[in-house]
Amino acid sequence: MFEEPESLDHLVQRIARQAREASYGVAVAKTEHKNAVLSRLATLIESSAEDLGAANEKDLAVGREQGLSKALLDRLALTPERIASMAEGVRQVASLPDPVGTEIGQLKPDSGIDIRKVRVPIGVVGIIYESRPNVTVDCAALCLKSGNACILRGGREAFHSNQALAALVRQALEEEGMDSNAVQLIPTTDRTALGFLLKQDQYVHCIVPRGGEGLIRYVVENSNIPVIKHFEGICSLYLDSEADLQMAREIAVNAKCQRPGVCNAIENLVVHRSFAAAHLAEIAQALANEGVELRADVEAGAILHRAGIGYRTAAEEDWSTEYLDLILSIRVVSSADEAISFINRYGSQHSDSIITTNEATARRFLRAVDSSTVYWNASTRFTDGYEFGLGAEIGISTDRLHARGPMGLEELCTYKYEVHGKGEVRK
Ligand SMILES: NC(=O)C1=CN([C@@H]2O[C@H](COP(=O)(O)OP(=O)(O)OC[C@H]3O[C@@H](n4cnc5c(N)ncnc54)[C@H](OP(=O)(O)O)[C@@H]3O)[C@@H](O)[C@H]2O)C=CC1
Ligand SMILES: N[C@@H](CCC(=O)OP(=O)(O)O)C(=O)O
Repeated sequence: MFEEPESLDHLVQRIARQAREASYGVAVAKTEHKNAVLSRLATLIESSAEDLGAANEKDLAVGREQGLSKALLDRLALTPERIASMAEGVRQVASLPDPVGTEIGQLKPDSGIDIRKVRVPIGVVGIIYESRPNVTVDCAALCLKSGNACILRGGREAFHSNQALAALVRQALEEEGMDSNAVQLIPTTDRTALGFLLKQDQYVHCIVPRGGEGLIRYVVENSNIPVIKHFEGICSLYLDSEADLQMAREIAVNAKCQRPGVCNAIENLVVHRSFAAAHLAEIAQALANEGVELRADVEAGAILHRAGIGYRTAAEEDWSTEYLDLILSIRVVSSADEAISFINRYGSQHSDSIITTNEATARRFLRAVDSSTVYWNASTRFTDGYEFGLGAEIGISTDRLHARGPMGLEELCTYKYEVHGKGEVRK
């Protein structure tokens, strides 16, 4: 008998329902059981390196054919080292303390009841992300360890890589006797499926969109489910009048050049007038030596011109543009307060840093810059779950409720009150 193919909305609804059903089991799974799945997954990733490389090569070939930029191809690529570090990341997550069941508060009201505030998983988390295959594994591992089921929707360019990785996650779950529907991938690049997912508030408790403006706007406008936005990174480095020159140079180069295609790389270099007069030429030269295209305001431009360093004049939109490339805008300011205002106006509340030897100035900057992560004398490139010791991250939340900055195991939990009584009744 001829069977009608399942429609896309039914498919997405089935995935969401299956995830909810699986979530009850994962929520109460023992730590050792979850760790056994993660350990199995790490081994499977290592032993499947060749197959993962082949699936990734399919994606890369299409990406090259479609003219993806160098930065995007770099994001998409799964090298043997990256495959090994994915497995390592999964083992790290296994070694982290289990957040589920942790007591985070206690109340003892006069009635005599004993109230404990206890961490519990959110439930089902839907994650929509860019074409970076390791995100599939990071999110699956973090959701599993925090007792959540997840529904993953990666970027179209990484479709084959993601399918291969998700199959390994599901194999690990099955082999360790856990419901494999705890981790599911939306099996199509058709964006219509996303629209259906955003309506599954009956089954899905939280949506995390990692991406640019189009994605965030689409999700916020169409979701019936609470959203934690993981938006772009327009990050700034401010070099104060009392900055150490060598530190300023090394951090500027690191924050721009170490991996320019990621959201925690800087797009703006904000420089105090007196520091600029003395040292901007040297710092700009170090950046130019790394191939960075400089876009300068009039004052910075005059300094670069005198030093014979090439630049373009920055336009107004440069201050709020995320290049994700070797391009940097330079702005001269007359005070730390002006730098703070600039960052709060043009930044995306992601990661911003001040370089200074003056503690009072640094403290003012740390308080006043309204971003998820603020730095004093360090590179913005550290905004990363692994670097923060969280094992991995769901992403960098640029939202305010309830997660901010790298979102790890604790942020994947909410809480409940457990009330222990001895027969008390309310008077
Ligand atoms: N804060 C954080 O943690 C992170 C922030 N980012 C930011 O993401 C941005 C760039 O990433 P990029 O790779 O271009 O990601 P995009 O925003 O283009 O894509 C990310 C995901 O969103 C989907 N998507 C994009 N636009 C829409 C839309 N209008 N409607 C529905 N779905 C959409 C994509 O699907 P499809 O494959 O169909 O295009 C993909 O799955 C940068 O600004 C970067 O800083 C990236 C990662 C982490
Ligand atoms: N975790 C990252 C930063 C966040 C991220 O994933 O950014 P992106 O490469 O823009 O998807 C890192 O520094 O490695």
